[in-house]
This record gives sequence, structure tokens and C-alpha cells, in this order.
Amino acid sequence: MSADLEHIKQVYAEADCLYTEAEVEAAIERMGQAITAELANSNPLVYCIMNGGLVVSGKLLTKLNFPLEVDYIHATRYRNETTGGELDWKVHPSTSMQDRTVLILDDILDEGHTLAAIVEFCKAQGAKAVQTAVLVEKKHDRKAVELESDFIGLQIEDRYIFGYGMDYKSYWRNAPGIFALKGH
Ligand SMILES: O=P(O)(O)OC[C@H]1O[C@H](OP(=O)(O)OP(=O)(O)O)[C@H](O)[C@@H]1O
Ligand code: HPA
Repeated sequence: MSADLEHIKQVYAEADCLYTEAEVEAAIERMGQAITAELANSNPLVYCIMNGGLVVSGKLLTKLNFPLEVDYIHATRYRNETTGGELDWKVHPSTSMQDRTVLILDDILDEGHTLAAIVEFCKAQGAKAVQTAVLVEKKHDRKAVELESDFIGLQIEDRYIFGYGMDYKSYWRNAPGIFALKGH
């Protein structure tokens, strides 16, 4: 156990900081303004995608100063690995989306499988509009589908990253910045 924790600590110590806390906070501020400009009068139902969406949702929600409701969806496909697999729905939303404007909040748009499946699910549940906001979009040519997020905080190079909700083997979601694994 302590050997694993030593590895976890070493990963953080050796990681490259791609965006500092101040840069991420500024990006979240910009996202808040853009979302407010577009959705302030639409009474949206906002879904946090657990677990990765937790930090950006918490930080962003207090910047959305208009009427909205919040719920969560828990879906995962990386399961402590650095490559994704099948999407596993752990918790479906409990609120009705019928005829609602839905805003999905997540930490990262990587290959796009997760967000694409969630958007499809929301449309099938009767949402009248579905928009997505992600803290980071990873740039590469392995996208599963042509899926553009409506609100993007930061662009990231094609490396495995952690911090601000994103994990390395379940750790460092709490890291105050966006970091890339050494050598990945
Ligand atoms: O664009 P994709 O390649 O589908 O990857 C993006 C998804 O991967 C991560 O979730 P993960 O499955 O790691 O679960 P977690 O949120 O609990 O970390 C992240 O939070 C996104 O939801
Ligand atoms: O680079 C990543 N880091 C953490 N979680 C992720 N989920 C998809 N891609 C990533």
C-alpha cells in the first residue's frame, strides 16, 4: 500500500504543469460568462458527470447566477486506467429531462465516447436541447465521433493529464492545476 502511495506521490512530483491554478480559474470564469450569455433565460437542468466533472461543476455553478437545477450522472469508462473501455453507467439521472434545456458538465472531452453517449441519452429522454461544457478538450485524431463541445475551457495536447477533477489511478483529482504524466 505504501509502495503504491509512493508511486502516486512520485507521479505528481515528476508531472509537467500544463496550466496553473490561476490559468484554470480564468478559463472557468470565461466559461461561466459564455454559458450565462447563452443559457440565462432557458431554465436549464445541469448535469455533473461524476466523478471527473465534480471539481469543474462546483467551481462553475456559482458563476452561473440565474435560475437552474442541478443533478448528476455517474458514467465511467477509464476505470483507473489511462485508456478507456466500455462506458459503464453507474447512476442514471433521477430528474425528468422532458422538454428541458440540458447542460452537461464534464472535466474532459478526450475520445468523445462518454459525452456522445450521454448527449444521445438526454435526447432520447426528451430533452429539447442538449449542450455540453468541458474544462478541457484534448487535441488528437482519435475522436470517436464528430462531437464539438459548446463550451470549452482549455485545449490540451495529447498527453494523459490529471488535476481539477481528472484522476491518475483515482488520485490527484484534487491537484490544483492541470498536469501531464511524465513521458505520456
Ligand atoms: O472522451 P472520453 O475518451 O470518453 O473520456 C472522457 C471521460 O473520461 C473520464 O471519465 P472516466 O471514465 O475516467 O471516469 P471518472 O469521471 O470517474 O474519472 C472523464 O471524466 C470523462 O467523463
Ligand atoms: O487524460 C485524461 N486524464 C484523466 N482522465 C481522462 N479521461 C479521459 N482522458 C483522460
